Order: sequence, then C-alpha cells, then structure tokens
Amino acid sequence: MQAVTTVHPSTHPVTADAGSDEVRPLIAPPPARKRPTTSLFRLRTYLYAYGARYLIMAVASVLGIGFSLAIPLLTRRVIDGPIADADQRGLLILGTVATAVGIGEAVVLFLRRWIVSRANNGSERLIRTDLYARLQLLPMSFHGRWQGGQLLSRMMTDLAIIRRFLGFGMIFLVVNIAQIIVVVIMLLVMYWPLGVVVAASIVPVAWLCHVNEKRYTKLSRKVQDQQGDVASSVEEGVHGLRVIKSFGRFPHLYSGFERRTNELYETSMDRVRLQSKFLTFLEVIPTCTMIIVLGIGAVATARGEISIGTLVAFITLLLSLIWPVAALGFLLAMTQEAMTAADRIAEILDAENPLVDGTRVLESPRGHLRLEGVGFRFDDSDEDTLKGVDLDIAPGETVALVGGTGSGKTTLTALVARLVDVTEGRITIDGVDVRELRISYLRSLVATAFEDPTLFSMSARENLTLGRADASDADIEQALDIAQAQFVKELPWGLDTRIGEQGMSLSGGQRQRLALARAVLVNPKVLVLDDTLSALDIHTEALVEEALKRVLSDVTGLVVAHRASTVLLADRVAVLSRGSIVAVGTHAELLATSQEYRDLMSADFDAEAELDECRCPEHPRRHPDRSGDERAEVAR
Ligand SMILES: Nc1ncnc2c1ncn2[C@@H]1O[C@H](COP(=O)(O)OP(=O)(O)OP(=O)(O)O)[C@@H](O)[C@H]1O
Repeated sequence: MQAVTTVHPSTHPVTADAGSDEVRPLIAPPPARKRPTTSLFRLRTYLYAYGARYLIMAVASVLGIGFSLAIPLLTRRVIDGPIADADQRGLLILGTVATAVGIGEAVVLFLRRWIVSRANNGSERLIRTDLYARLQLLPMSFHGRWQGGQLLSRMMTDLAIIRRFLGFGMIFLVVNIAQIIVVVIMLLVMYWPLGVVVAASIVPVAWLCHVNEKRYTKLSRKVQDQQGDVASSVEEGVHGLRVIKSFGRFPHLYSGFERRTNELYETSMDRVRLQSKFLTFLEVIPTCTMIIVLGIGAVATARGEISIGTLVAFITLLLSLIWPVAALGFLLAMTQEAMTAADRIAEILDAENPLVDGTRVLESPRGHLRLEGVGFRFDDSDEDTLKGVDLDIAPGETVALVGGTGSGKTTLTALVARLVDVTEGRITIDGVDVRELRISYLRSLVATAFEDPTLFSMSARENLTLGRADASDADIEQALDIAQAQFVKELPWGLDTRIGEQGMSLSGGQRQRLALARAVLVNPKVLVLDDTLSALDIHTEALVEEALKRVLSDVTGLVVAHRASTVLLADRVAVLSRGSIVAVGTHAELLATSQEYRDLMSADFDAEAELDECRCPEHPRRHPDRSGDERAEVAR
C-alpha cells in the first residue's frame, strides 16, 4: 500500500517505460514563468557566511589586474627611457620594479585561489544542507510528483555547477570584464585612433554573446534535465533490480536507458557545437583587431605620432586582452549553466508546501482520535478518495480498518500523522485539530508503521531509534521483544550491524518486524499500522500479534487489516468502501449485519477459524515451510 507516494502518470511522467517505444520525459517541463537572474542572485545569501573571504578575493583580483596592467606600462618606460638613453642605472631600477610587480601578481593569484576554495566548498555545503532540509519538509504529494533522479541531479550536479561558477566563473567574469574596460580606456588614452579600433571590436563580441546566450541557455536546461532523467533511470533500475530480473526485462529496460543516454549525448554535442562556433569567433575577433592595430600602429610610429615604447606597450596591452575576450565564451557559458542550475534548485526551494506547521502541544495527551467528516482528494484527481469519514476511537481502543483494494485505507492512515492533510473535515486528538499541533510533536504522538518498511543504510540501532534518539537499551530491548525482532541481536555485529541499502540484506518479514519495533519504540499515544503484518509467516504473525495485543492495550490503535487474525486484535472494525465508512461494529456484529464485511473476511476468516478450531500443533498452516512429503508423514 503506497497510496501517497504513488506517481500518477497523468501529471508525472514515468521512467524508462519497459513496454513502450515512446520515450516520455521523466519530469514535467519547468514552469513557464521567467526567473531572470534572480534564482542565481538569491543564492548570494549563502555567500554571506564567507563574506570576509569573498572580500579578500575581490581585493586580490583587483590587485591582480593592477599588477598585470602595470607590466606593459613599465615596458614602455624601459624602452622609451633607459634603453633609448642607454641608462644602465635606470634600467636596473625599472627592472627591479618590474620583478617586484611580477612577484606581487603571483602572490595575489595564489592568495585568491587559496582563499576561494574554502569559501566555495562551504557555500555549496550550506546550499546542499538547506536543500536537503527543504526536501524533508515537503509533503508526500511533492515527492509523489518528482522522480528521485531529478532531485538527486539537483542536489549533486547542479550544486557542483554553481560551486564551479562561484569559485571560478563569477570571479573571472567580473575580473575579465573589468580588465577589458580598463585596458580599452588605457588604450584610448595612449593613442585614441588605435583605442577606437579596439573599442569598436568589442561591438561584435557583445553581439555574439547576446545571440549565443538564448540558444545556450535552452540547451543547458535540456542537458541538465536529461541528466536528471538518466539518474532516475539508474536509480529505478537499481531499486527495481529484482523485479527486472524476475521478469527478464533487462533488454527492454536497457534499450530505454540507452535511448536516454543517447538523447543526453546528442543534446550535449549540440551544446558543444554551438559553443565551439562561438569560441572560434571570439578568438578570431581579437586576432583581426591585432592585425589592424599593427598596421595602423606601424604607420603612426613611422610618422612619429607615437613612440616605439608606446606601440610596444599598446600591443602588449592588446595581447593581454586576448585571454579575457576569448575566455568570455566559456565564462558566459558557465554563468548560463549556473543560472539554469539555480533555476532548477529554485523549483525545489519554491515548491509550495501546503503543510503549515501548528503551534500547540497537548498537556497530558490521552490519544482520543476522532475523524469528523473527513474527505481527501489528490491534487491531480477529480474524484474524492475519501469522503464523509466519521470515526471515533476512544483512548486505548483499537479499530481495525478493512476494505477492498483501492478503498482508501492507506490514504486514511496517512492523514493521522499529517503525511498529507485532509481536504475536508478534520481529524482531532483529544479534541484538538491535528493541524493545530506542532508537526514534530504530532509525529511523536502518532507512530506509523507501513506495509513497505523502509529501512535506511545505517545500523540496526540507528534504524530503530529513528523516532526516538534517546531510547535506552532497555527500551530497545522491550520494543524488539514486542515486535518479535530479537533476530537483530544475532546479526554479525548485533544492533550495530549496518543494514544494507533499503534493508535489502533482511527478509521481508524481518524488515517488517524491525519497522514495527521502530514504531513501538516511539512510545506513541496513537499507533497506526498499515497492514504491517502482511509479510510475516504464520508463526511469526501469531507471535507478533500476541505481543501487539499488549502494546495495543495501552495505546489507541488504527490497524489496517486484510487477515481475519489481525482483525481479531481490534475492539471494533470499520469497513471502508470506495472512500466511505459503510459499517462499524465489533467483529461479531459485523459478521452478523454486514454482507460486505462477510465477503471481505470470508476466505481468510474461514481459514483462520479452521486453524483456531483445529488447535492442532501439526496443522499444515502452522508449518508453511514443510515439504509435501513431510506433511504426508505428519498426517500419517
Ligand atoms: N498519488 C495519487 N494520486 C492520485 N490517486 C491516488 C494516488 N495514490 C493513490 N491514489 C488512489 O487513491 C485510491 C485509494 O488508494 P489507497 O492506497 O489508499 O487504497 P488502499 O485501500 O490502501 O488499497 P490497497 O489495499 O490495495 O493498498 C486508489 O484508487 C488509488 O488509485
């Protein structure tokens, strides 16, 4: 039962579709609303923590430009002065100054690199942790719409792009533009006709940058989205490995994956082609300018309008422009990629979170759970999944929720701990609307164990204490006992054994028992069990049920049940049919009065009753692991 996280095909695209040749995008196109530079600009707040470092970096950059521009000016002085006048002392002095300037440039360059790395990695870390926290806060409806790979690519690839921009692109974009402006002004001052030629060459550069920007941004967005799609395919391929193998669908999935990587390759190559053309033009323009400057400069020197020293300084300065102009191409590309990455990150930061936290806590909670006219409709659906649900569960009482498949049981259980919010009516605990309670407090009052127990790749102890970090060894022991999960103590390192990703190294029943112990350990007032016992064999189920009886006597319980044996744990039973409660009563009452209940229970209950009546320790259902021959032997 995974109602709330199910990806709905109508709004959200599916990953590699094994059965179809058509390749659909994994994520809905980004919202049409334009975010100019704002997404990137708003990330500036993450730089504040490293403000001093960024300031030193800016000063070092300005000094660096100053030093690099001083060299051609000194050269002019050397040529026109000591060299022309054969002044050895002057040559020595200016040579020493030039050496000092060169050393100064090297020092500030080193300083800038050294300081920037900590600031960048630190800023990246801050954005990443914020993004992670935001993802945790977003409601299940958000996670149902987004593919894991798309989130992963934003957390890793996009943030790395932003880090590279902050540490390199941003600095050099500013430094290079500043250098171009300063050098052009110096050239105009030195000899204005040549200065005008150089200034005029900036026009085609600016035009090219403008033309390139739109196409490059579009392609960057496509590449980054396609990277997310590929990541999603990998993620699903790894998680769904067992299903893929068991259905023998590897070739089909492989071809889907290959198609996505090919698409990514094609788009990346389109981007490279566009960038290559752009870079070539950017490199050709300064070279052409240099040829014109050399021609005009030679004539001007011959006419005595400028000295040889000025011409050498002019050309040296012009040469110093080649790198900043040529680098503009990839620096602008980096900026556009960073802007796209920031847009993609902003889609998470700006995602609407309809779950508004409450402020209240209960003085002495008793766990009186009431559902009053509760209705629920998924965002992307035009039908109510739940409607007019009324249910009053007294403190300490246990109600079993039964209903056909798709009747809304899982959805209803998700509403209690506010994994999603009711869209109509209200749910109260001790008379207080759950929306008024602080969410963290509510989730300590209500513990939920799901049919599909997610375990994290951490130790068994960490998995167990997820909802109660301060649990003592005795508490853990008791929870393990109740959930019949003592098997963890027999793992190679006991409770400290690291459980594989998604708890894959444990059996389904073991994972369920561990998840149950985790819920019990929270010591909740309300315990919600969403068909938690479904993967247990008949022996373990009987043991867990026995233990659960003890737990449920102290807490208010809402237990989704498919089996008659689980229903018998409850004081009352509520029958859910197409999102509405159609009957409530004790098991015996419902058997007598509700045809729907009888239909739901009949097959399983008959089997359970037979087992109960038999009271025979050798009943075949008590020994599902026996072979046919063994059973025949016992029967004899
Ligand atoms: N994210 C979603 N968007 C739209 N509809 C959904 C979504 N998740 C579930 N539904 C629909 O809501 C209905 C109730 O689903 P739910 O999982 O709560 O049923 P259930 O009674 O727990 O079923 P089962 O016993 O088979 O697990 C189903 O019709 C299902 O298709």
